[in-house]
Amino acid sequence: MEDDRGDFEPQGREQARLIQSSAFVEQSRSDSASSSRLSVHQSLGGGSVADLLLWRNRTGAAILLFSSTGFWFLFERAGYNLLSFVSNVLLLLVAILFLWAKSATVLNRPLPPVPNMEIPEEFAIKAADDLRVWINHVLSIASDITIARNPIRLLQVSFVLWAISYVGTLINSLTLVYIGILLSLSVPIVYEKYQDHIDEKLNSTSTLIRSISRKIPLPIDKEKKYQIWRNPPQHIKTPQTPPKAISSLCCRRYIHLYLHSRRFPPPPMATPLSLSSVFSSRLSTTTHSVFPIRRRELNRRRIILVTSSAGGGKPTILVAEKLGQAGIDLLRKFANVDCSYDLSLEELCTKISLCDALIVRSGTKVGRDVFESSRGRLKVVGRAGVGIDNVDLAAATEYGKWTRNKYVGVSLVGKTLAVLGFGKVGSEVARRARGLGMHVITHDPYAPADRARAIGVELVSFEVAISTADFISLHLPLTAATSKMLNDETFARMKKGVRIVNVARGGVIDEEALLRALDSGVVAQAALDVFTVEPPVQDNKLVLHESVTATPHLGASTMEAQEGVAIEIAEAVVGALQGELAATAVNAPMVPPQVLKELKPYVVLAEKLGRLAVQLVTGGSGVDAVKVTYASSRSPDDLDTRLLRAMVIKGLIEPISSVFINLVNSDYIAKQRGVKISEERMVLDGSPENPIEYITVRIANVESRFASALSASGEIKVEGRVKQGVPSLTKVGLFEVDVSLEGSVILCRQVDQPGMIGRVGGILGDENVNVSFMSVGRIAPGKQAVMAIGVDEQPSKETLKKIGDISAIEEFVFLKL
Ligand SMILES: NC(=O)c1ccc[n+]([C@@H]2O[C@H](COP(=O)([O-])OP(=O)(O)OC[C@H]3O[C@@H](n4cnc5c(N)ncnc54)[C@H](O)[C@@H]3O)[C@@H](O)[C@H]2O)c1
Ligand SMILES: O=C(O)[C@H](O)COP(=O)(O)O
Repeated sequence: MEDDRGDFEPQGREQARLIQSSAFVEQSRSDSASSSRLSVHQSLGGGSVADLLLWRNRTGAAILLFSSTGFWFLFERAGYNLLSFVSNVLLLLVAILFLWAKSATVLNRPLPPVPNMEIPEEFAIKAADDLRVWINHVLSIASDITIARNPIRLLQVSFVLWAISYVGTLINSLTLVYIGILLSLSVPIVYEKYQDHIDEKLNSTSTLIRSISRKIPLPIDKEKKYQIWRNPPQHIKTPQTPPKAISSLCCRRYIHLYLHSRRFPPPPMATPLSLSSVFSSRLSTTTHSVFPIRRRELNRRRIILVTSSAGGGKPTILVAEKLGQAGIDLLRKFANVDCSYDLSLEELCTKISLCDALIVRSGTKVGRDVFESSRGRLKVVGRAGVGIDNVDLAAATEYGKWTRNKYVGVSLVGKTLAVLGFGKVGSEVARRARGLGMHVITHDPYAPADRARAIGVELVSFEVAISTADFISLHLPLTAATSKMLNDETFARMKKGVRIVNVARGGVIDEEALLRALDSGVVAQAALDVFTVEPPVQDNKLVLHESVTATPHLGASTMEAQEGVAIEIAEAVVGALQGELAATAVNAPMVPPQVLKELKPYVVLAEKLGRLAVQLVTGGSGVDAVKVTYASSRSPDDLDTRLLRAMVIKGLIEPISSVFINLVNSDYIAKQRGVKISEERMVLDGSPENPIEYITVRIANVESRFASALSASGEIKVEGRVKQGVPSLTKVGLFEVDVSLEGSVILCRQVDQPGMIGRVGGILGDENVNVSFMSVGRIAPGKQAVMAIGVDEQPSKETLKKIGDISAIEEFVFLKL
């Protein structure tokens, strides 16, 4: 499903936007970070030209390469000149058409069609617009060079022109163009590959040049320009007349920057030097020229500034009357552009509350009602034309008042914050609030008091939490118990002027009751990231409320959080597919990561014991009753054995079926197969350092392939422990053994006598089977003993037979782990 929250913009008042800004600040920071390291593709404009130059449009690039090579070869090497080539092509065309027409008449076929070229009007307008923007751009550069009396620019241009003219004397112009095309098709792609390296070198060179140039004193008026460019005044409502000493060029930048300082990244000067930033700064000069940059253009396009507050994110611009496509394209580079023409006043008033800027011509009346309806969001009204009689300037100025006193906040220091729900988010909020000097209390019936104490937070009852708090922050799940937890009755018990933050789930608050509490002043302000219905309906009263700051479910929407969950879920899914234990599975025993880490070797032990036990059952005996005993010095409440039980079941069932057992399905599969699993806890004395001392698996009502595995009561019995982190088999039936549960195991019962280990080891060694472990457990010296041999590889049938043929061996079994 698509995430459409981007379409929901909080219907902001100034304050709402400012409070939201923490998320947006992060965004813009990361934007500016990434803008300092533009991709080559972006820096080349990101469009079809960039595709061509970087060979992403391979066909186009190949056509350009071949056709330019062809042209160059034809006119430069083969000695053709353009005039004769064009004439010859036309001659050929005329001859073909003539012959075609003649033969058509003779054969009584239709004459060749006369082509009729059609250019769509929109295309022509767009082309003309584009051309106009480019020509204006060139004119603006020309004015920079000539009229603006910028001697450095003049020198640069003169030098470049001289260099070109000098190169022209050395090389034919066509060859020069051809070399230019070849360079354009090769340099960007090389730069894309080695961008970091080249940028690094460029940076160090530019730093060096700058440090040298800093030592050269600038004339006084230039220093002024420089300052203004860098440190524009922050809160000016209308572009002021710049000081006389500042040239018209500077005036242009002044206004330009003033507009940009609100929303757009700082000028390219502030970013580290890279070829891509150089490219992009060139492009942005072009795109920004839509704003009233030139002094003479100030007459043609009017900007009315409504407010002077800064905001974050991509602005939304409503274009209410038809505007040239080039202008729209330029706007789209910075903003979401809504072109809605012929709006009724009512429609305009509805739309305007979602827009940061409005562009009109003379056909739209922008009166007081429009400004009123914008609820403070509208920042700029642009009038594409001269007359501004359709805009209520008085209202614009009034609504643009910098109404700071309306948004006076309250200090957090010393205030009481009640965190409802002390889980992952709640505990972090509490920790941070402590750092801000707040007194933090929390209510969570399931949270351990020591965890709260550890961060200086007091665990209190719900009643105490809501009645003493100056701020209440909600961080609990929406359940039957928490649904509408804050309601008329609970609001009535709160301190007057309490502030509520809800980033949990909308349903935790009775929204109607909150509205009443806001209106009555019981709740001074609310910050809501979540709503009962998301996205909220257009006229949601809470969203529109003066005292509500609304955000569109952005609690987890930081780059870092998104990357974090993406990696976490990817790892969990891959792990689950690989059969690993999932700490976050919702339909399986939830085992916190630290518990999982501690239990890990016991989990392996449990599975291996299950595997061993089931392989000791004689074929044909159905397994129906399995008893698992956990011996531990820990209190029964401190040991969750669901995970271990699941692993015993996995060990019991997987070797004898094709079913894949996991935490989710283990109990179900066991039940389905008629295997009854019973668990027993044996509480030992001693230190509870290890979660478990040993695990015993018993299978009742079966016969065994290895009679020595039967206990006194006739059940197959295997027992194991974790020794230095390694799961080991420590008992089989009545015999004590000691073999690590890795690879495979051969169990032999023999008459206890000298030389047995050597004989069995010799047979295995002859067949190159590596023995990893051997242990002998006996009842009494000279009587029977069980030898457990750990082997890395599976011995052949012959080898096993040779072992069985040893006269002292009474029975043996090979078990795969
Ligand atoms: N707005 C967002 O984008 C966003 C982001 C993350 C989480 N959330 C939401 O925030 C909430 C908390 O998330 P979390 O990750 O901290 O969850 P969590 O499971 O770690 O914590 C929830 C806590 O609420 C406690 N709790 C349960 N019932 C309670 C009750 N009746 N009274 C008091 N406490 C109770 C639980 O014991 C637990 O400690 C969830 O609803 C989650 O969906 C929203
Ligand atoms: O429950 C959550 O994780 C939060 O509400 C965030 O949801 P999101 O991933 O849709 O932003």
